[in-house]
Amino acid sequence: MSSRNNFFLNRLKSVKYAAKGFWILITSENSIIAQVIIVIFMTIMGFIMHISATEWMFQLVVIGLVLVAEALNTAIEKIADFIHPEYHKQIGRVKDISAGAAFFAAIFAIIIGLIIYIPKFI
Ligand SMILES: Nc1ncnc2c1ncn2[C@@H]1O[C@H](COP(=O)(O)OP(=O)(O)OP(=O)(O)O)[C@@H](O)[C@H]1O
Repeated sequence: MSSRNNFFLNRLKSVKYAAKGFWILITSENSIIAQVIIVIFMTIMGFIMHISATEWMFQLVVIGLVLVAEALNTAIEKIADFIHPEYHKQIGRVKDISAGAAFFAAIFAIIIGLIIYIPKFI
């Protein structure tokens, strides 16, 4: 098989593994499931409040940001639990920092949400 065929086969395999990870996240990780419920609610709100195309773009970008941050936080928690299942101050710090990254994304998502929706209610 040519190296070009190998390249495309490997890319296809990577997509398959990524889709598997996506499925694991949305079916078994409670933090992601909670975020997905919020995403569905915000999407319904977007339609009800007739937000503009630009507002949709900002809303979608922050939704993506929050989900990606939460997914990476989950992965870091899993690594931490795997390499050191027992209590350790440093593991706690790593997990706190990782959760802090997701919190960062959530803060900006809330700010964007307020900017979009507050004018629609006043
Ligand atoms: N092995 C550990 N050693 C020290 N502190 C820990 C350890 N595991 C968890 N912690 C502390 O508990 C907090 C919560 O950790 P946990 O792994 O339960 O994450 P979580 O945010 O509750 O995630 P999830 O609900 O997705 O499991 C961490 O941020 C950390 O402060």
